[in-house]
Formats: sequence, structure tokens, C-alpha cells
Amino acid sequence: MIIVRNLTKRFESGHEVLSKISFQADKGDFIAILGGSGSGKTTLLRCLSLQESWSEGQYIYEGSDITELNFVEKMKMRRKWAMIEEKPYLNLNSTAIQNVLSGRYKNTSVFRFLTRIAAKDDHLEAMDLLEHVGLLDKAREKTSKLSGGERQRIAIAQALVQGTEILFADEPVTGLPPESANRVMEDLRNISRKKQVTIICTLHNVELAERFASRIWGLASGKIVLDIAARKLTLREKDIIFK
Ligand SMILES: Nc1ncnc2c1ncn2[C@@H]1O[C@H](COP(=O)(O)OP(=O)(O)OP(=O)(O)O)[C@@H](O)[C@H]1O
Repeated sequence: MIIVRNLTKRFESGHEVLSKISFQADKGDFIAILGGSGSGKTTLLRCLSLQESWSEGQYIYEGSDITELNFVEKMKMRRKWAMIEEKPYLNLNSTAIQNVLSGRYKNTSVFRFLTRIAAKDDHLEAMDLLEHVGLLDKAREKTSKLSGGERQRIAIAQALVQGTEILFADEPVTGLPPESANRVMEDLRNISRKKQVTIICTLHNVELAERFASRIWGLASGKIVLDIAARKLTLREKDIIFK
């Protein structure tokens, strides 16, 4: 469980980009963050994934106050989290399964890291994740031959092979054709439901948030102005978010 209280982020210029953000997120929540351009969506995701420092606020994960942890403890905590971006970082010359397994090497022994020899269990888990994202039949395919949507689904499997408990996704479907975007969103939903991974995802597309997420946050001027169980938004709610 994540509990955040009064997260505030100011950049050096003094510009307050996030103001007193508070929420609780549970295992298996699939949260879509909607908001206009410049509302602070990416900054919020970067703060929550500890890629940006905070100015003020408390961040509790599984009972530990993260803001009070030292560097090593924070690094250990971060191993349970993963981030996927609009353009996934994959080795296009490797096969799909090799890319998925490369997520595992971050948490593995030096010998395996150097030799890139995967344990049988890791291999089975990677295959299981490829099945989850519907790409088992493409496991041996070179990644350069896969479509944008398929690459994003490989990135999701790669993120999860680390035993990830929280997945942050920054605009994971931007630029994908509608069918591929639907498929990526469907995979994220399945993973949150079946593997109880907490997913926090920024989106531009309201309809995708309504259809696939379990919860919608509306962000405007650095504040959460709407926090509801996902459903079709009313015109008034859209106005509040995108005014
Ligand atoms: N490093 C930085 N220094 C100063 N201001 C920044 C920095 N990064 C972002 N900002 C500002 O913070 C605000 C929020 O930016 P952010 O990228 O989080 O918005 P966003 O909601 O993700 O926007 P978009 O949907 O256009 O990607 C913007 O006004 C932006 O100019």
C-alpha cells in the first residue's frame, strides 16, 4: 500500500508544480492520471518513482516512510518498482525473450549478470509473462521485427520479470494505433487484476482511462481535483480537469 501526504514539488525557479498531493493506493489499483498539458502528470510520476526529489511531503510504502530512508535503503525499495515510458528502451537486435530476461539481470548474481545465463525459473517466468501479454508465439522473434504496440508489451513483461510490485507508466500508448493501444491497456488491466501489481499511469486519452483503469485521478495545476472509481466522466468532471 502507498500512502502519500501533502506531496509538494517546487523547481529551483520557485515554480510550485505539485501542491499538497495526498492519496492512498492499494495493491491491484490501476490508476490513470488525466490532466491538461503542463498540469504536472509526468512530474508526479517522477516524484513517486523517486526520480525527482520532493520539496515537502510524506511517502509511506508498505509501512516504511521512504522520505526517511538512506540511499541504499531507497535503492532496495526501488527494485520493487518499475517505470515504462512512451518509447520503451529495448535492444532491437535481441529477441523478445532476451529483452524480457534482461529485466531480471538487474536483480541477479554477478556471474549471471556477466554471462547472461538465465536460470530455468527466470526463463519460465519470462515465458509466463510473455503469455500474459499475448506474445508467447513471438518469444524468439527479433525485437526490431515487432510493432510499436508489441514492443510496449515486451517492455511491460520486462518490467514485471523483476518481481515488480508497482509499475509507473508515462504515456504508454501515445503514438500507437487504437487497436494496439487497446491491447496494451488490456494487458495493464490484466496485470493489475491477476498479479495485484499497482499501476499508476499517465494518459492523454480520456476514453482509455474510462474503459481500462480502476481509478481515475484528474490533475489540474498540480492538484488532484478528481479521484473516483473509473467510469465515464461527466462533462462537468472533464471541465474541472481540462479547464
Ligand atoms: N525541470 C524543470 N524545471 C522547471 N520547470 C519544470 C521542469 N520540469 C517540468 N517543469 C514544469 O512543470 C510543469 C508540469 O510539467 P509536467 O511535464 O509534469 O506536465 P505534464 O502534465 O506531464 O504535461 P504534458 O502532458 O504536456 O506532458 C510545466 O509547467 C513544466 O514546464
